[in-house]
Amino acid sequence: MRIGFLQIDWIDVLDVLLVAFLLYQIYKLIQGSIANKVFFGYILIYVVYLVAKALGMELLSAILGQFMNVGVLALLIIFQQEIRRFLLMLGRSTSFQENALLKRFYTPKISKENVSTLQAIVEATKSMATTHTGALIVVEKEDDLKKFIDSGDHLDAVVTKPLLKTIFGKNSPLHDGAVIIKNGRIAAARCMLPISENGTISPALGFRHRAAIGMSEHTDAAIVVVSEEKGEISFVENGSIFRNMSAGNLEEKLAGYFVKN
Ligand SMILES: Nc1ncnc2c1ncn2[C@@H]1O[C@H](COP(=O)(O)OP(=O)(O)OP(=O)(O)O)[C@@H](O)[C@H]1O
Repeated sequence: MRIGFLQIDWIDVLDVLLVAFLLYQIYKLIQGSIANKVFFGYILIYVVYLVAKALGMELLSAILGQFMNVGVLALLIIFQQEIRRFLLMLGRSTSFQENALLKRFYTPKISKENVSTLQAIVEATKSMATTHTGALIVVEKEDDLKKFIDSGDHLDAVVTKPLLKTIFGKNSPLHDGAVIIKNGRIAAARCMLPISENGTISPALGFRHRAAIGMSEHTDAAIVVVSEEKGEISFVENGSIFRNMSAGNLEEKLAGYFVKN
């Protein structure tokens, strides 16, 4: 196809679409974070570099050219977290279990033990929400959470509704921080999670919710939050928070984290 003096074939169209898709994914990942401003600053310098080069401004384009070379390395360092999240997202969306088409032919099963773990979490969460007991529960998926488990007190206990309620009880010495569930057992309590730096998070959400979102940005874990103030249940995964969940919705969302491989 010819548009004016431009000769365009289907591979050019595909090229532009892929670049647009990549830029949109990058924008979604860094939206609201400090990295956002750095990224747009870098793009601006790149545009100035291209203009300077096109106009034949030798000195300016040479200086900016050097900056662009070092800049790529600097970007890799600045955007470590975002790049990691991007690759994780790609890996997840192409993995067998996440594939919507394959899911039609493959129905994942939840083992008996996992059903009782899942129900214990949902029941405890429901109960804590009615009593406005603040809670933060992390369920490990594939990413190893050892470093977060090691930040708390190791337990290795069966997941039961009374135990979860006891841990998060206001007078419990273990109520601060998060409980981490690994292989269907409570691996640790009082764990420290990374706080999200995403600037688009509602100012109404405090550190408990921000820690849950931060954890979901760093790992593929699922996080359940009970708000002490509002008695509201939230489910967090892949950097997104789903607020005001019913027990039924929570069970549905969490079930995917307990399927037998
Ligand atoms: N980095 C963290 N890792 C794990 N838990 C944390 C972290 N930061 C805060 N918390 C937990 O959150 C509690 C404070 O919650 P805060 O009131 O700031 O949050 P919130 O999101 O407003 O929740 P709530 O609605 O329950 O008040 C702390 O007592 C602690 O248990």
